[in-house]
Amino acid sequence: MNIVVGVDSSTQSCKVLAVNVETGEQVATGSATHPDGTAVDPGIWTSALSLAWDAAGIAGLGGQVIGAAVAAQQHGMVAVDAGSVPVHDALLWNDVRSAAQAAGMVAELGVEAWADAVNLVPVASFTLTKLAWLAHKRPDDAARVATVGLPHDWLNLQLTGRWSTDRSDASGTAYFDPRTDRYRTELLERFFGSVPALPPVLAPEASAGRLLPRWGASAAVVGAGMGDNAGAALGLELAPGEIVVSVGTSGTVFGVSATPIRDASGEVAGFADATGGHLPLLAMINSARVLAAGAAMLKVDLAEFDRLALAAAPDAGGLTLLPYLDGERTPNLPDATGTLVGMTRANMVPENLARACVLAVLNPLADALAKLAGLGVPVERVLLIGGGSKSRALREAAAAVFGVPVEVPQAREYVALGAARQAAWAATGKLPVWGRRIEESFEPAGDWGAVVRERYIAARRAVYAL
Ligand SMILES: Nc1ncnc2c1ncn2[C@@H]1O[C@H](COP(=O)(O)OP(=O)(O)O)[C@@H](O)[C@H]1O
Ligand SMILES: O=C(CO)[C@@H](O)[C@H](O)COP(=O)(O)O
Repeated sequence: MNIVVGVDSSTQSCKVLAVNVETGEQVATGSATHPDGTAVDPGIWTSALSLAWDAAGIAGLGGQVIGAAVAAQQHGMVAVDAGSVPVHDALLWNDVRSAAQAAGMVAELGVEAWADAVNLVPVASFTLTKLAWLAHKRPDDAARVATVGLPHDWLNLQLTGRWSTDRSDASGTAYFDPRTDRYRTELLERFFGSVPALPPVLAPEASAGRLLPRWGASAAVVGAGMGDNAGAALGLELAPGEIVVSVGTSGTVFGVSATPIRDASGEVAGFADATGGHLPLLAMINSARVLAAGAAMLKVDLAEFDRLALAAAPDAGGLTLLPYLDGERTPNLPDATGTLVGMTRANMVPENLARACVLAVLNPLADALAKLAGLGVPVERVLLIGGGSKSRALREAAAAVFGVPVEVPQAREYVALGAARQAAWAATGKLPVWGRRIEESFEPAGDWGAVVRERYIAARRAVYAL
């Protein structure tokens, strides 16, 4: 049997998935956790990949492994010195310390110029703002930077001995234009103060090299890799009209598009996908972890939390949570905190609080769907994925809050599966078609979803004047 290996190095964990190239069926899997926090030593990702690789027994699969590829959390700033040693912990996509730099960059050039240059408008998540923070706050570290890459580029280096990236991940840096597939090095010069070496941007089907002997899988071909959201799109074999809503550490809403989608409001980032097309995307910092935080507050596990949310009134008895617990990116409120409104003596029960958390995850995702539709991206149905989609309360409420049909694909690690699919492409020259199975489908029903949307929009406007 020929086997390919896909890796998902995400914010909270690293997952390794080996599949049969012919069928896409799972052969082996392993995972390892990443530490909490928004700044991480990239060496930790290498160690977690090693643990997950061993847990899946990849080395034992020997010569059957013909390819591997990495999809990883986007945007993280991996800045290394001439010896490839990080000069600073990698600042992750959800680290908002560079919010002032992002605002300054937008004020300096203006939103239209940014959209023209890189098809997005800087917020604290994007790599260039983090480099600007480093130059401003840690000039000695910045002066030692020889190469800048992203989390997946770093893992490509560990797997092959060479830096490389792809256009999906490069498009999240704010110094790469996905319409011309060129780095905009003048933006690095202007906002970082110099132009470090940058990983070559490989075509979607290209090889990044071969696995180094330490990975013990017979020098298999390594694919270009990609950002994790492009990985999910590839794993789901996403078609136009289908929109992914991923409720993971981040909440993301995206579709594939043959042409770039431009949004000078900055909410939609005009990323590239992993097939040569585009991936307009909105991302939230607060998503599945809002449920975990709610469960911790109520001192219950996730299963009991779900039971509570299912036992509440559909509209949480009027409770509305603005879920900006870790600051927020969409809307761009880096310093925001959460707000609970609509409390009465009657509705303050654990069931309604749990339900309010579920609705608080769904409401910003519904805003994002409306924004995509407003830009002309067809929104025919939603594919709901990510750890948070395991919540029955959430999946049953999603269609009513979104106002569009929702399908929940069979539970799989779609980011890692997308990476495996790309690995097969690099190893065989052909992008396999494995298909996908839908586990459950939901239609929008009832009118409570519209009420919940109105209350959320009113609360957001009242608290943040948006
Ligand atoms: N049954 C569940 N109910 C609610 N949240 C869940 C459930 N199972 C997992 N999660 C949450 O899903 C998140 C992980 O989702 P995942 O998609 O794997 O993350 P990532 O985006 O980092 O890859 C965690 O925050 C976890 O608490
Ligand atoms: O910042 C974004 C997308 O722009 C996030 O989606 C990150 O890519 C992190 O992903 P997860 O850890 O949630 O998978």
